[in-house]
This record gives sequence, structure tokens and C-alpha cells, in this order.
Amino acid sequence: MTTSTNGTFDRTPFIAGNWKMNMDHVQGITLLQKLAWTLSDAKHDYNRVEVAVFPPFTDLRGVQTLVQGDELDVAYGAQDLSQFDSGAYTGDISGQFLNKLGCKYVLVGHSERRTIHNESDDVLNAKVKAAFRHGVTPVLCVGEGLEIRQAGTHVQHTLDQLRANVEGLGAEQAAELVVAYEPVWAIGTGEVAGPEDAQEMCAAIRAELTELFGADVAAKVRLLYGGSVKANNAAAILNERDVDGVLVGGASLDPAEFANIVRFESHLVTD
Ligand SMILES: O=C(CO)COP(=O)(O)O
Repeated sequence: MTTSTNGTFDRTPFIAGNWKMNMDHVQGITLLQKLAWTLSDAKHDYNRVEVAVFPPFTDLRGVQTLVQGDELDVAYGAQDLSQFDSGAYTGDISGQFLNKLGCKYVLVGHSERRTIHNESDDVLNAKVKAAFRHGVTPVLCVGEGLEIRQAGTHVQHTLDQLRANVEGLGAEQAAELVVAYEPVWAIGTGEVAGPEDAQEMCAAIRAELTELFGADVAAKVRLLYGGSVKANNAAAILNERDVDGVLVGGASLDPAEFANIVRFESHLVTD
């Protein structure tokens, strides 16, 4: 029998693919088509496990057309948004535009934005609020670098980011939030935080959300793990109690591999 060892999930599992700066709009359509076919062949139940992709901005219109035209159940979102709504912000993209393109989600505070673009906690807090203002759900990314992990202050560091980035949200907004724990040392390195590391941080994040917004809200928030997730390690990570999904980088560019991650329950074999 193939089933999840913990049997049921408190929240709908969420499997997300962050394409980063890969796949032009033509390649992106092909990738999404192959993913949809593979999942359709496997009779994937999207109500049981939600699937989302995060293509580059330039792919989003094509993705919208494909999703609408083929009536796909795959959700999609952008990898960033502006904290502003409109105006003289050359190169930036408003949450309003994302909403108009049918984006359900937007990544906020990915470590590559925090480091390469020096996005501060204040800016990220404004981006989280901008996403909500435009009806797009933020997938807030938090996590520590290697030095902080080695110093043993990773939980404190990550919770500090979380608190700063969600400051001022109402309970209703907080309950919608998705939070992705992505230890920077495990991104694109082949180093995977163990399932117990993912659980440790996700439990700490849920406890912090309980403190900030109450237990009812915290119980609704989906918490993801990201960092070198592949089909062969996803099931063990997702089997942890407080881990509700995964945010996949490199492996989401391979439709067969990503589909296998989506179908993680078929890899969890009980006795
Ligand atoms: O940054 C990530 C997802 O947002 C993780 O990337 P990798 O899966 O390539 O390590």
C-alpha cells in the first residue's frame, strides 16, 4: 500500500516550483505543458495537493493563456513585486499587474532578492502588504546563511526576519500567508537540510505565528521547506508534521522530476 505515513494533512500540501531566471516564454510554455500532461497521465488530484509555478515575469502572460485555454488547475505566481502600486519605478512590477494576469501568489523575500538586491526587512514588509493590497498571496521566504547556522542562532535569525516581514498584518491576512523556510546554505548546493531541520524551523515559525496572531491563524498558515528538494528527498521532508509543502528550484525545471515531487505521497511506502 502506498500512502503517507502520517496519513492526513492538517493543511492542503503545496508544491511550488521557482523557475528563477530560467525558461524564456516559449520554453516556459513547453515546460508547463509537459508538467500538466505528466500530472494528467498520473491522474493527479489538484484538490489533494496544490501545484504552483513561479516563472519569470516575461512568461506570465503565456502561462495565463495556457492555464485558461487548457483549463489547468496549476496555480502560478511571480517571483517578486514592487512595494509601490504605480509610478516612476523603472523596472519594477506592481502587484496590480500580477493580479490582472491571474497570479494567485507572489514570492517575497527570496534569499536571492535579500542578498543580490539587498532587500531589507522594511522593504519586504512593504512588499508583503502590497501583495495583500492587490489580492495576491505572498509566499514569504525566510532563512539563514551558513555562518548563522554554524553559530547556532538560525532559529532566532529566521524568526527575527519573520516578525519584521509580517509586522502590521491583520489576522485575516496572516491566515492566508504562505511562509517558505529556505536555509541559504542548502539552496542550489545539493546540501539538503534534514527533515528534522525543516521540522525544527517550521515548528518554531508556527509557534511564533501563534504568539503573533493566535493559534487559529497559525494553524492555517502553510509552511514550506526549500533547498535542494528532489523527488528522492521530498517525501521524507513532507512527512514532518509542520511542513506543508516544498519550494523547489532546480528540480522544477525538469517536468518529470517535478511531477514526481508533486506525487510525493506515492513515494511514501508504509510497512
Ligand atoms: O531557492 C530555492 C527555491 O526557491 C531552492 O533552490 P534549489 O531547489 O535549486 O536548491
